[in-house]
Order: sequence, then C-alpha cells, then structure tokens
Amino acid sequence: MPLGRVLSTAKRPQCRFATFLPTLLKFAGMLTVRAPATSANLGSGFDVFGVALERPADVVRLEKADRVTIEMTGAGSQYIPEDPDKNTVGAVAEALDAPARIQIDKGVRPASGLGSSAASAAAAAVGLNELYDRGYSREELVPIAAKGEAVVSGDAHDDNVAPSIMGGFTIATEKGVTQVDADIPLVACLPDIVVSTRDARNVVPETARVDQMVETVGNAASLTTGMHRDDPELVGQGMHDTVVTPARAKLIDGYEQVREAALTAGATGVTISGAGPTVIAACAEEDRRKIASTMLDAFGDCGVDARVYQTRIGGGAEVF
Ligand SMILES: Nc1ncnc2c1ncn2[C@@H]1O[C@H](COP(=O)(O)OP(=O)(O)OP(=O)(O)O)[C@@H](O)[C@H]1O
Ligand SMILES: N[C@@H](CCO)C(=O)O
Repeated sequence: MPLGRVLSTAKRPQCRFATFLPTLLKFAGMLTVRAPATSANLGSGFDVFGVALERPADVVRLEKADRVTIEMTGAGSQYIPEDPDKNTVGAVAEALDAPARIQIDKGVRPASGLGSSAASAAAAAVGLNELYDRGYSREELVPIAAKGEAVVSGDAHDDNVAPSIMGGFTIATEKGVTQVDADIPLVACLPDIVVSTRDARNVVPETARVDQMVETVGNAASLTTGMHRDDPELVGQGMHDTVVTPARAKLIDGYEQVREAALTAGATGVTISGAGPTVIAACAEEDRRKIASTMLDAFGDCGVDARVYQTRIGGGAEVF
C-alpha cells in the first residue's frame, strides 16, 4: 500500500473521533464549553457595544443532574460564590430549567472589566441549551444569559453576554443584537485592582450635554464603520468618550498615565474595558507587542502590578 494511503487512513479515525466527541459526550449527558472574555462599552457605546476577545476565556463543564451544583477553579475562583443563587450560572440554569453539575474553570478574573461573570453565564446558556435540546438560537440565548448578570450587578445588561455568545462585535439594544465579524488587534491590560460593576455604575453621570451627545454619536458611528472595515484607526478614533469614561477613570489608579503611554506607543484608541479596571487599546498588528509592554510599565511606574493580554476580536462560545 502506498505510504500516502497508509497516512490518510491512519489519520481518518482520529478526525472522526474529534468530530463526534461532543455528540458522544452529549449522549452521555455532559458537555464542555469555552466562552470568551469580552470588552463592553468601547468608550462611545456605553451599555451597547461589546467585542469577544480571542483570549482569555472560561471553560465550563456541564453534566446533567437532579439539581444545580457549582464548583469553581481558576483565576480568582476563591472570591466567587458556589451558591447557585449568587453565581451567574445558577440563574441561567434556572431560566432554562436545566439542572446540572457545573464545573467552572475561570480564565477570566472576576471584577476585571473583561466580562468575567458574563463569560460563565454565556457558557452555561450555550451548553445547557445544547445538553437539554432547548432549541434556542444564539441570539435568543442572550437575554437568558443576561439574567445571570442581573444576579451580580442588579441590572440585566446584554453588552457582555452578547459577544461572548455570538462572537465578533455586537450592538445590543432593546430590539435585539446586531453582530458583525470583525478583526481588530487589541491589548487588554488588567491591573491588580478590583472594581465591581455595581460600584462603577454608581459613578456614571445622570446627565450629558448636547455637545457631548453629538460627539458620542459621531464616535459611535466611526467605531461601527471601523468594525465593518476591520480598520483599527477608525475603531480607535471611535473609542473616545467624555461622558462615562472620565468619571470611572478616577476608580483606576494610573489610568491617565497608562492611556497616554499606550497612545504614544502607537495605540489608535484607549479606553476602560467594561466597568474596569482593565484598560483596553486598539492598534495595528505590528504595534501590539510594544503597546503591551508600555502599558505594563506605565502601571508599574504608578506602583500598580498588572498583567497584559495581547489579543484580538475573536469568536463566540464553542462547545467541544
Ligand atoms: N461565574 C462567575 N464568574 C465570575 N464572577 C461571578 C460569577 N458568579 C458570580 N460572580 C460575581 O460577580 C462579580 C464580578 O462581576 P462583575 O460584573 O463585577 O465583573 P466582571 O464581569 O469582570 O466585569 P465587567 O462586567 O465590567 O466586564 C464578583 O462579585 C463575583 O463574585
Ligand atoms: N456596560 C456595563 C458593562 C459591565 O457589565 C458597564 O459598563 O457598567
């Protein structure tokens, strides 16, 4: 038999096994889902815009059971309650009437501004929908996963769960979610500071001037067009915001210095990721590494430890 034939037949069973593994596991009543971290707001799109990040991510293993139980491991898991009434996945399991043993391996630290609580909720929504054959579309799963967010922040906003479930760039409004696949390099720098979404919402101004509104509309339109064109310059320009971001920046030691340093290193735009404290920068691919080390150094100069993710816009939750 020719060598090529031997290789191709030897490989085939492996590929088939990989393809059918999720189906086999589902048949056995278990599934694993990887749901990405996200960055909400992007400056001009407060409570509306979001992007899925290629990394980091939560990995959630689900197994059918008589009642909901939760086990936490990974980044910051010691601070996350395993009580289903207090964990975002508990509310999702209840909404889908899908009891399960849920094991969450946190890749996304809680209170990070990287949609940590939303990533687990998104994974649970996608996985339990599949495990229990509930038949919801990805878009229909967004408000279900958002019920988990309500548990931690008191508000069921969809801007983090939408990109974690659907991938790409998402525009979440009361009418539903618009999703665009986009490819923009990003740097997410997470300082060793905790900012809870609840606290960060308390400092959001209640009013804005008309000139700020005009500016915000212009920036949001630029950012959306930039996402359609995969244009980091336009996306960065659209991340500018003078309403919510300055109020929240006061909660993040070193924010202004890190922002300035990233812009000087070539970032096309810099803002607070979600409710903070992560600072996120858009950039061209070739500048990403330099911007990442510059942001780390700038936090360091302010006496703040940080870690950095060189990432980009990625896909939504994956079942495997
Ligand atoms: N499965 C979960 N994963 C992470 N945090 C959770 C989970 N369930 C409950 N929590 C609680 O949610 C809070 C963190 O959520 P919060 O929305 O404040 O941060 P975040 O999701 O990282 O940020 P953001 O929404 O601004 O991107 C913590 O108090 C944490 O204990
Ligand atoms: N849009 C939300 C995201 C955090 O969950 C906020 O900034 O408060």
